[in-house]
Amino acid sequence: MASPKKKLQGLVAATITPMTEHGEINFSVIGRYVDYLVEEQGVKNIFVNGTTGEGLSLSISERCRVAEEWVTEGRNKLDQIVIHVGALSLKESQGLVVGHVSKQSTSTESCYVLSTMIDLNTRAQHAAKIGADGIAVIAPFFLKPWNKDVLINFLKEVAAAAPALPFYYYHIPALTGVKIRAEELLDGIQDKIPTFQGLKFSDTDLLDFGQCVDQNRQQQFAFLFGVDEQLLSALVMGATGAVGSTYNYLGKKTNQMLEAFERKDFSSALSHQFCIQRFINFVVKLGFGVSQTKAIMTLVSGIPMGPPRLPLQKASREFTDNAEAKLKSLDFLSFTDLKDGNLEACS
Ligand SMILES: CC(=O)N[C@H](C=O)[C@@H](O)[C@H](O)[C@H](O)CO
Ligand SMILES: CC(=O)C(=O)O
Repeated sequence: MASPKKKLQGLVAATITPMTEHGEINFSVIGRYVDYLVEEQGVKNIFVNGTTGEGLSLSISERCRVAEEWVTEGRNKLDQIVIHVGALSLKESQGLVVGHVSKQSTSTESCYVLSTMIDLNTRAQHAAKIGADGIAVIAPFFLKPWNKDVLINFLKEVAAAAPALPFYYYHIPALTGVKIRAEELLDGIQDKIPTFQGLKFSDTDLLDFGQCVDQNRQQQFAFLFGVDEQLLSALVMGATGAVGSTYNYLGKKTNQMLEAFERKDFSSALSHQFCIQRFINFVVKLGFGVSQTKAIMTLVSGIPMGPPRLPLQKASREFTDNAEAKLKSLDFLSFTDLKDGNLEACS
């Protein structure tokens, strides 16, 4: 049964997975990171182990431990914690959701953090004891589903591993190569996946996004947009929130845009969006990826995020090595403004 939880709204930071200089996960800074998001950026929801969190580049046991740490540190401070549990192997994905409740196995695939809810009947117990508020899954991206029904069947199997946890489909066709339109997928999805609660839509196709919203307004789904530089257009189309990498350090600025939109001050909302776009465009031209996100967040928050996990990305050190100088060279906003997250200079 779908858990009638409070709807996920507003900004959701796609968390970075902090690492040491040697590429091991640096769990020790996650507590500080939670405080930074809440206190400095006004961001109270997180999306763990997704694209930005390098979820697919971590081992299963690392993903479990990362999720566990965020839940432990974020409990009582954050509103909602969604864990990305997508994997190519259905069993691994289910393991990330359920784990080995019986603890019979010592397998590294066991994942305790999201598992205990399976035994808990009431929503109150679940929220109090677990703290994970939802799971999200991308489409399998090697042997790909070739139509909507095949994809739904996969998602359904993962979702069924947690019959009380809200389930979100993470649509990111440019990275998965699975182009099945979200609007098609959503048609009748709750009949197949009773816990379905929303969509994280990381694509620029506003026709598809708009049709998702238009055709599902009655269901009260969360429509979370994932292209930060285009969020304003998605708000117009009915986005109920947003998940993104830039909300780690541009949360405060983006919240100002959301507030302007709420009070129907569209010209100021647009100024905020243009300011955010100028920043993102600047980084896109230098090459925007996980290394850049880690470098920017380290500079802005003062919390060391370390290098990315994939050696592939380590090879491109040009931005990271010069990140501070590059950011300081921005002429449309000052580095201090960026650090303070107010970016007033820009609007
Ligand atoms: C591909 C990717 O990582 N997309 C992120 C989330 O979906 C976004 O937050 C982007 O990082 C952001 O929109 C900048 O392009
Ligand atoms: C941006 C996002 O949602 C992710 O990193 O998964």
